[in-house]
Amino acid sequence: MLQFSANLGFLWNDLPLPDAIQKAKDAGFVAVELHWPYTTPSADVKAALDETGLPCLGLNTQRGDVAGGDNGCAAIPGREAEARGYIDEALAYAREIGAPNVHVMAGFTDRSAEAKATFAQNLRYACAQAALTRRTILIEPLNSRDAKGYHIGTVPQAQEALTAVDLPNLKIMFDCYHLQIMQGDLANLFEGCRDHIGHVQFAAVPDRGEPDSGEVDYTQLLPELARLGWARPFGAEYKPRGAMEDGLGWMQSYR
Ligand SMILES: O=C(O)[C@@H](O)C(=O)CO
Ligand SMILES: [Mg+2]
Repeated sequence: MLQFSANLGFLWNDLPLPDAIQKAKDAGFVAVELHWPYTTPSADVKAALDETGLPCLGLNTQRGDVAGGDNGCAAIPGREAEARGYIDEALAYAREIGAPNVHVMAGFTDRSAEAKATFAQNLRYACAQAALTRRTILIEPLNSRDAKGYHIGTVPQAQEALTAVDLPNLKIMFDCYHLQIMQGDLANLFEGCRDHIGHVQFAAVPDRGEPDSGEVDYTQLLPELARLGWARPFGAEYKPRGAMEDGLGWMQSYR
């Protein structure tokens, strides 16, 4: 049976995080993952995780000035101190709640050599800090329709960063939603970079709703990814089309 992690950045995101963690447990998720939990004290999240027995798989570094258009800054030359501050903050929070992964947000760049070098330097810093507590750093290709100009949009671009950094605790967040839009052929794409994947997420394409319709048949794809070796929970990172609880029927297909 496949297992799922609830991405609380999108699921039950109208509730305080401790309540959302309880909802995820009640709905049958075996783990949760967070986007930007920083306004909730980590002790409150930890208490809810302990109470439910759910692990938290990961969280993101802060994005910077979101109203001003930022989506991270780890690949933006000149903002290294800010990027490293966000990395330190995310790793501290991850330690406090026992989360194994931190997703470092790159930001919008022109993919110049300077931007690539900045990203590599900041990722080397992140990996070194993460290694002190045996944590993994993730980078995620985002599709260019939702995040035009994001520093990495494809698996080859993520792999280029992995090669530049060359550290074992840097992995790819393989988000099927983004990668179907950017590349498609998801099972082959997954197989080609299997050893470099640190987490898998999914949602319907193109509307990013519940994974029960759209152009990807997840009832076929997810078992195939499991057959190819993915044995950890799949991250349900979708935007409910209606009431959250009304949209949970997709889970029944995997029981
Ligand atoms: O796919 C996404 O958007 C996320 O996984 C994320 O963490 C922030 O962009
Ligand atoms: Mg994602």
